[in-house]
Amino acid sequence: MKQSLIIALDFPDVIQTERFLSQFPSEKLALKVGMELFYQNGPSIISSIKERGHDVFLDLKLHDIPNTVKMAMAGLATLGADMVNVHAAGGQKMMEAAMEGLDKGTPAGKERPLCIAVTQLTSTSEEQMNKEQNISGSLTDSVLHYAKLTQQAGLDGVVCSTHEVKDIHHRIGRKFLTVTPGIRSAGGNVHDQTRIATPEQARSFGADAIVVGRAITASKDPLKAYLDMKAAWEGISC
Ligand SMILES: O=c1ccn([C@@H]2O[C@H](COP(=O)(O)O)[C@@H](O)[C@H]2O)c(=O)[nH]1
Repeated sequence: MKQSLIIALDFPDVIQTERFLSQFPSEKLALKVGMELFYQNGPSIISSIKERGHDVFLDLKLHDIPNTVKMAMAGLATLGADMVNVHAAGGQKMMEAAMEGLDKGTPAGKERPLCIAVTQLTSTSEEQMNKEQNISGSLTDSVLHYAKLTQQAGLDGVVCSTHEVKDIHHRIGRKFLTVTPGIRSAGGNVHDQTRIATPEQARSFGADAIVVGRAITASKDPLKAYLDMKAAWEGISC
């Protein structure tokens, strides 16, 4: 899923998902299945997307006691997703347990899914973090702290905003994955996101993958919106 533009399939059901995907003839895609689609449709959504040849990021953001996360991850590892995630706020032991579960549950001969941790959600502002989470200091420091904790726990990378990518790569190394949601084209509707960036900014800051939802899925012409975003992300001028 490295260097991918990952489309967030935030749909309530399989019919709307299929209708959306039918507009992308024969192109291999990187797709994100989140809580909305997974909780309403169950694990079979993963195999049906994989059967079409696409890569899947299963974005359930696990956050619970270590044993619960370990056992849940052991189950998720059997589904065939290419990447899964947790909340770094669950702590180092919880993240280590997630990795144990993934190692235990990955079928023999298959690759363990990549596992990344959410640092601070891209909808969170520094002010909100200070007041509501009672974390003082800058948002960047909090993201860097969680990124370091994630690395110590042995995960493959983090979810962060584009604005923290350079600091993370500088502090932790270029191989540590940075997956960045909150992507909008210039002047696009921000919706509920706070730390947004354009695909061009994501590329220039060195993000490893971008996640794009409504800028594509809510567009009148999703295929065109996808191709425009992808060209901007890949640095191709149209
Ligand atoms: O910090 C995070 C973690 C996950 N997300 C997810 O990415 C998409 C973004 O959708 P847009 O419509 O492009 O805003 C969505 O599925 C979130 O659950 C995130 O936005 N920020």
